[in-house]
Amino acid sequence: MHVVVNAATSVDGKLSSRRREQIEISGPEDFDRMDRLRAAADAVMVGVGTVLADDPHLTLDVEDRRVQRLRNGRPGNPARVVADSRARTPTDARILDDEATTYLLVADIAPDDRVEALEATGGVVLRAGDERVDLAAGFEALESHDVERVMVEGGGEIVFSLFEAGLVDELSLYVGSLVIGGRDAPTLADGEGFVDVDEFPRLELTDVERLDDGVVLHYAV
Ligand SMILES: NC(=O)C1=CN([C@@H]2O[C@H](COP(=O)(O)OP(=O)(O)OC[C@H]3O[C@@H](n4cnc5c(N)ncnc54)[C@H](O)[C@@H]3O)[C@@H](O)[C@H]2O)C=CC1
Ligand SMILES: Nc1nc(O)c(N)c(N[C@@H]2O[C@H](COP(=O)(O)O)[C@@H](O)[C@H]2O)n1
Repeated sequence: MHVVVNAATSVDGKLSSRRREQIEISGPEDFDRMDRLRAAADAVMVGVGTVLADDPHLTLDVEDRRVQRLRNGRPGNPARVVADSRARTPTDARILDDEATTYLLVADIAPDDRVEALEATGGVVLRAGDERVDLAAGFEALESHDVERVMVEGGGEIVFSLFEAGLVDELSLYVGSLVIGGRDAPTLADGEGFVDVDEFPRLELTDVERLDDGVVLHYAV
C-alpha cells in the first residue's frame, strides 16, 4: 500500500479549533490540489473523529477528473475508507451515499447491531484488530479489494497512528497564514505522541510550493 497523508494546518500546527468544527484553512488553489490528489488515489481515508466532526463527502469536485478516471477504467470517484473501531459512523453520514464504495475498518469490539446497520446502507465492513483498528491489517484487507494507493486526510489521531506504525510514504501539508491556538485543538499528529528522540519519524523535505496565502510542504517519509 502506498500511503499519502494530506492535511491543512494553521501556522501553529492546528487542524481545527478546540470546538473541532471544520475550518477552511486551505484556499481555492489548495482545495484544487487536494482534489487532484484524491483523483490519483484508489481510496480516500479519514478517522471516524473526522466523520463525526465534519461529515465529509470525500468525492471529487471537478467533473473532468471523474470522467478521466472512468476513461481509464476506474470508478468515477475513489473509494472512501473510515477507520472506525466501534462502528460509530452515523448511518446518515454523507460518506455512506452511493457515489462511491465506502469501506469501514472496524475492530472486533464493534457491536454486531452497529455493523449490520452500516452494512444495510451498502457500506463494506472489514474487521481488523481487537479493540482498535489495526491499520496495517486494514490496509492488507483493502489491498484485496484492489486499493493500492490511499490518500489520508486526517484527523490527528489517525495520522499519529499511521506514523507510529511506520505506514506513511508521503506527507503534503498546507500551512495557512493564520493562528488558531488552543491546547485542546487537534494538531496534525495527536495520539500519545513520541517521547524518545530516536522514535521521531524523520522526513525528507522534497518540495515547497506557494499556494493561496500559504505554503505547501511536500515530504517523503
Ligand atoms: N485541516 C485538515 O486538513 C483536517 C482537519 N480535520 C479535523 O480533525 C479533527 C478530527 O480529528 P480527530 O479527532 O483526531 O479524529 P480522527 O479523524 O483522527 O479519528 C480518530 C478516531 O479514529 C478511530 N480509530 C480507529 N482506529 C484507530 C487507530 N488505529 N488509531 C487512531 N484512531 C483510530 C478512533 O475511534 C479515534 O477516536 C476535526 O476537528 C476535523 O475538523 C480532519 C481532517 C483534515
Ligand atoms: N486539506 C484541507 N484543508 C482544509 O482547510 C480543510 N478544512 C480540510 N478538511 C478536510 O477536507 C475534507 C472535506 O471533504 P468534503 O469537501 O466534504 O469532500 C474532510 O476530510 C475535511 O476534514 N482539508
